[in-house]
Amino acid sequence: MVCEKDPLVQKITDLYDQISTLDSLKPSKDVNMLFTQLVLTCMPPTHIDVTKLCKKVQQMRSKLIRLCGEAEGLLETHFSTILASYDNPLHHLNIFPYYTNYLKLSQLEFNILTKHCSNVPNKVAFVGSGPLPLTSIVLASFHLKTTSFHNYDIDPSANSKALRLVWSDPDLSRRIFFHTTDVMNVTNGLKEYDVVFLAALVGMDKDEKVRVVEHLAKYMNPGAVLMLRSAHGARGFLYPVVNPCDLRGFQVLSIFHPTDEVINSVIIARKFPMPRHCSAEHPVGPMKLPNKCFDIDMFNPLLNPVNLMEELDIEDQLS
Ligand SMILES: C[S@@+](CC[C@H](N)C(=O)[O-])C[C@H]1O[C@@H](n2cnc3c(N)ncnc32)[C@H](O)[C@@H]1O
Repeated sequence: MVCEKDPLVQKITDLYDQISTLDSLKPSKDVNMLFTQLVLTCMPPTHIDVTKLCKKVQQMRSKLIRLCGEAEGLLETHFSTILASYDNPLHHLNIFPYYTNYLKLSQLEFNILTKHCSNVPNKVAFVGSGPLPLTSIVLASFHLKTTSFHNYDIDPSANSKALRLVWSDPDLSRRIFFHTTDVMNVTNGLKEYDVVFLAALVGMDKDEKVRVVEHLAKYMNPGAVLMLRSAHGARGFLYPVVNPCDLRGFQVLSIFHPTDEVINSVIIARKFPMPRHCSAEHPVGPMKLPNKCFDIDMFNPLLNPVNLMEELDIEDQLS
């Protein structure tokens, strides 16, 4: 059990106290400085397992994740508005301070996807695309040049801002579509997608995340791929952590934990090809022990062994 006396937890709690007393989380000198310090504090590898925090620290962590989510949304809104003032916003994406992180994360996700899918996906959904949908823009521009992307966001203003970034581009405006709705209201429409990406901030705590994943498991096409974002170590103070055992109805294929400035871990899972033992208790098939499902190989998606930890192979998982 990790409690508030742990020096790293003390430092994070101190930053949380300062962040939670700010009048606004809109980008400003103070906001940027505090979140930069927070990210740098949570980035290095650590002994801390955020599932083993005492109750008080766990409560602080839940509130901190929501504050980070709010600040991220406001930062994206701010830069999306600036970008929309350019004739071709897509030529200026690098004004967003974390654009390089998105380039790296998208490359990582593309490499992981390619390893597990032999065909180029025809239709991809991105759930929780936000006002600055950089993942779908980067994937559509550089990696999946014939795929169509359907961005879902519950917030109409996020979608109208995001639309302004792509509508002047002849190619992307024909391949990137926006849907304003809570993903929990999308049912049979989910069957159309070969791949569904789930943003880190859709489902801010474990219960919400599990509900979203169960919904996807119920409606995604059997055999379709789910790409989720999670967090590892102290990075779990910034984003929700998804555990393989939360992915009922899916076969977990691989988990990657970056150790560089890409904050999110990436989980790739496949919806079970067909429901087995369907029943009222297991509407999407049986719960399978996810740790029996990992790949054995040591594929390194960034071709840079120091950057990445792959969650371990099957022998380690089963020993
Ligand atoms: C900060 S943003 C952008 C995502 C971020 N770039 C990432 O990859 O995590 C997260 C977005 O998810 C949207 N969102 C949250 N819950 C949702 C839901 N249930 N259905 C659809 N969109 C949702 C929010 O409105 C917000 O715009």
